[in-house]
Amino acid sequence: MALVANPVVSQYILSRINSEYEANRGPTIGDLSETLKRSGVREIPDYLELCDEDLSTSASGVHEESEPVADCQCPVIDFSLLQTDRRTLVQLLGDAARSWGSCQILNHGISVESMQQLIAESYKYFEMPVERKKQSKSYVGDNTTFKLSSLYWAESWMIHGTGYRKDLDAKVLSAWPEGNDSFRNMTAQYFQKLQELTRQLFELFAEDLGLESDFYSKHVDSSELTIRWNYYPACPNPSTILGAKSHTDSNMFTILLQDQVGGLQVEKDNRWFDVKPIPGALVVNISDGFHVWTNGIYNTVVHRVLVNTSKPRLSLAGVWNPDDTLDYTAPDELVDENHPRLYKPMKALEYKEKMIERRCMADMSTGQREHSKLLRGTDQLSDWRIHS
Ligand SMILES: O=C(O)CCC(=O)C(=O)O
Ligand SMILES: [Fe+2]
Repeated sequence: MALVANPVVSQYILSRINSEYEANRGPTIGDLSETLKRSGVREIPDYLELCDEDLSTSASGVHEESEPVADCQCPVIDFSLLQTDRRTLVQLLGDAARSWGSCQILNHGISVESMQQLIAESYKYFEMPVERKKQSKSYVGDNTTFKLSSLYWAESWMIHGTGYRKDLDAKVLSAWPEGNDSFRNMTAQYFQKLQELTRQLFELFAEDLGLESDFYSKHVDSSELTIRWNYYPACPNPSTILGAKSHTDSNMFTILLQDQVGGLQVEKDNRWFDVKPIPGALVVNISDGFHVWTNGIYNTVVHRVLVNTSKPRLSLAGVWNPDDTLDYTAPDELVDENHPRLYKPMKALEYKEKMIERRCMADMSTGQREHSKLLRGTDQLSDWRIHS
């Protein structure tokens, strides 16, 4: 879940991590995975086991009888239509956002090679000793000890900033105590490209919805982008655990770069669909905030991440964080007889505060079941809902 955007939440996370480390609590997931591998133990510790609902049910909580559907997938869209057939591109993106809340885009202007290099460099970060990774302030080494996030059998770290902000370099550097020029440059360039892509996507979505094309995109420059690196170590017993629990993201949309290992699944019609890695593709997942801002016309996609026994997996989630003053209220143009207003007016700040409250409740929750419920958008947004 894209919860890292909010400085208050980040602060809370950091204080929780620090106190966990001070209390010298258990190994990180990365360490644990190594130890289990070396010792040949297949069982994972009891305290990590998830409940059945997490492992085998859909977002609605209805038990899923069938196996995940492997041979069907969310739409794959050629973004180069931007140059040749914008109308078709708008329609394809709009259809995907309405029906799946998710798609993969190809030929989006970020080269396959640069994405592969970024992934390769990012692996080096997670392969560093834990002590060194901990020097990076935003490193989260054990997502299971505090439950603000849906990330589970995973390590993560994040950077806030935009490609145009000068302080990005310093932040990236602090994650690499001895410095790493090529990684820093790659990340800075990737930030810039993501910023541009975010703007383009907002424009195309606005056109699909019949709004002024800059209705959403005009806010992009004044706000912040966050990239979260998610690393999922190989796991000796993947059937009892998840890399990320079933959840929706809370922001507008997430632009996700995944490596070629696979494991991401999206939920549709009560079933799970694999999002198969395609070289050069980026996954676009619609999140709760955009669902609200489009009066529910776009679907906030429930997704989760499976882990496997042989290979770690890595993904980079790029998330745009609106300014606190932004009004999430869906424009009147998106309200009619067929689409009554779904949510009460809300400002970004109120929305964030509500999310924080939910996350803190999740952190204090006593069981996996309660925790999982708190990670899903439909529940998170219920306080604002006018029509059910
Ligand atoms: O690793 C992935 O594919 C998904 C990560 C995710 O869901 C998230 O960062 O919110
Ligand atoms: Fe997510």
